[in-house]
Amino acid sequence: MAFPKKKLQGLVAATITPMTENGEWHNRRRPVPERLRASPGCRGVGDKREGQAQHAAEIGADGIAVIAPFFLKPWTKDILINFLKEVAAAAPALPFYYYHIPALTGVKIRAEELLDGILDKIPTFQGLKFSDTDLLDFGQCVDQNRQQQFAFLFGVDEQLLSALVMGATGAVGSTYNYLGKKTNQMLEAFEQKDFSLALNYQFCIQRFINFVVKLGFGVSQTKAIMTLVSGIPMGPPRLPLQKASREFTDSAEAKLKSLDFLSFTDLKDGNLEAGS
Ligand SMILES: CC(=O)N[C@@H]([C@@H](O)[C@H](O)[C@H](O)CO)[C@@H](O)CC(=O)C(=O)O
Repeated sequence: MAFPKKKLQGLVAATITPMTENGEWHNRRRPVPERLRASPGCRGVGDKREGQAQHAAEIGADGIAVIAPFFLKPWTKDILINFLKEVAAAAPALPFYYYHIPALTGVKIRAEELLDGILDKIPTFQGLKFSDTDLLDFGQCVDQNRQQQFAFLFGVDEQLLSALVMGATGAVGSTYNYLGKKTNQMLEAFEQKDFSLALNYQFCIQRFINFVVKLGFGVSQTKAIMTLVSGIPMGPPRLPLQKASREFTDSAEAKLKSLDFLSFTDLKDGNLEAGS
């Protein structure tokens, strides 16, 4: 069995922006330039994305990641590539990542297809964030691009171990905001080739995610759990999302405790790291 030769790049906690009750972002350090604001009239979605790509380059970002447009959806690979190409060209010095998340965009063009010959169209292409449960598609992205140094970042936290076996080089996900320590232990066990220990960690993480998914789980619930675990108020989600219910937060807290994911003595001591 072939395991990835490259050292894993580790975890990135997906960005869940803290907001105040009146909808301002807590951590916005600078105003959004006029030209990047949503404008009335007929500017297309692509225009806005290009502006954001340029802005990212101007403020010294390390890279840009772009999802497929979901209002007017591209219906073939070539149409999607043409869109991505325009955005990438607006920041020609920045590494470009395609963010594949069909459950949210509704664009189901297979990532494997998209990656075929992508460097000819997008020379800055650097990697893929893959947020889908189709491990055949993911595996084929890795298999067909072994000659490249692409990053393959997996985004279904409850299946990360399977993706590591397929060749994932890192992960980006919402639960790493509070299950990062347990997940890092899983990564460590995987690197040490202790697969039975790694599986135990993955099952433990799955028990929590399975529990909250059955209650109804999304960005609002993620914010509520992050607030609970860190003690830092994350505020309400943006509309149309609704705040997580008290019942949800209480149940999630009880589950985290029963799985030994939370150490409240640590929290009282001002240590914000969750898990044991
Ligand atoms: C559909 C979705 O939200 N997927 C999450 C996962 O981290 C997901 O929350 C987790 O695997 C639990 O199902 C990430 O891949 C995406 C994400 O967090 C983001 O882009 O902010």
